[in-house]
Amino acid sequence: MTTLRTPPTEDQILRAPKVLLHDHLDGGLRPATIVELAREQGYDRLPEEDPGRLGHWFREAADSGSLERYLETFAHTCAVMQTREALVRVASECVRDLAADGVVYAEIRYAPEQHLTAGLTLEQVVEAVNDGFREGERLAAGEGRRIRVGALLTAMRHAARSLEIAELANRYRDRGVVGFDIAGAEAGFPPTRHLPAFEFLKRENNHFTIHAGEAFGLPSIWEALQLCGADRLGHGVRIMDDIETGEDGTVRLGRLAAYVRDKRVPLEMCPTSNLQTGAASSYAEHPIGLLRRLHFRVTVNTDNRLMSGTSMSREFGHLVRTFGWTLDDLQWLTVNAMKSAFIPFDERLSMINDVIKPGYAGLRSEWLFGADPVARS
Ligand SMILES: O=c1[nH]cnc2c1ncn2[C@@H]1O[C@H](CO)[C@@H](O)[C@H]1O
Ligand SMILES: [Zn+2]
Repeated sequence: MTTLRTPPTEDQILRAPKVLLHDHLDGGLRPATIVELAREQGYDRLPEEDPGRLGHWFREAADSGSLERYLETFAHTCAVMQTREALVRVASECVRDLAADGVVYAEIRYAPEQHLTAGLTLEQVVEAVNDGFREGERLAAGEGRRIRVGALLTAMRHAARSLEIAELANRYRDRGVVGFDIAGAEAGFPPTRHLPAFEFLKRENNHFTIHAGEAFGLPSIWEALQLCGADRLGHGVRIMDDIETGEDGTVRLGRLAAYVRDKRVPLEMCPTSNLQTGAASSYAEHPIGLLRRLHFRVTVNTDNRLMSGTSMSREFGHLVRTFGWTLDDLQWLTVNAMKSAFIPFDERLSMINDVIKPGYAGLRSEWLFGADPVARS
């Protein structure tokens, strides 16, 4: 018998409204697009020419157990994202791919400083990506799929341009950019290296997230929250180091873990990416299971769809199979993500009440009362 505890099917997961807060533009290109752009631009260093083999190469190369090695693969995607045309195309395809996967709201990040080698200015990069996002939204809407996308501007933590990028994010805040982030190798590059950028954004009442607690542990999370003032944590999986589970199953939170839970700090968790970089050893052992049970403000994300061969539906699918999560769990995660987005409160609320809840209610009722055969497809 089908009950509300029955795990959703793949088709239901695909059709469920989803919200994505942590996805890198340069980690989500279609392999065929990389091949075409490389050909057009005369980039001859791709490891494979065939899109199928190239996609496979990215997944294998990223599956190294180390964040540093994982990040090396981005040299190829960034190499073909240096012109306005390429950026518009990649951004537009990104939105259409997410819409086809049932994503209704996404914040997509990229580092403008990595797209300057052919002479674009930082502003031209931001405007090209914004134009691509708007085109993607229009094309998706034309196919009956409504999606809204905001940009997050990332500064690379090994570089020294974070204040400049934060100022750029602030200048474009009412024009497509909803916040700021730092990314790149974590060990050796603590968030406080970029304090002036974060202090600037706080003075401007702007929003930012910080990749923290992925390849480095609690000190990185503590700095990101208590010294930098991050609104959200990218990954944050290592918060587990501050949670003790006794032999009898009782759970004790340390001060930092308690703070993260008490303050409802959103955790942008990316299970498949964590398996590849060695931040977690299996889906079953991924901290997301326990953190969800403990009611941390957990969200599910893709990180890099190309390198991880994933999508929001695939991430949800892994969690449904591993933890037996139901539509109620998926709705909870989706509402968590929407609550944690960087767009204004009233707009988040309307996404929750007008799109997300009715979407899940529709799936539940179709389940209980029988799907109309068209919807079931
Ligand atoms: O999981 C991650 N941790 C840290 N940095 C990352 C991760 N995924 C991607 N990037 C880095 O962010 C840049 C801008 O999008 C990418 O070029 C990559 O170097
Ligand atoms: Zn990331």
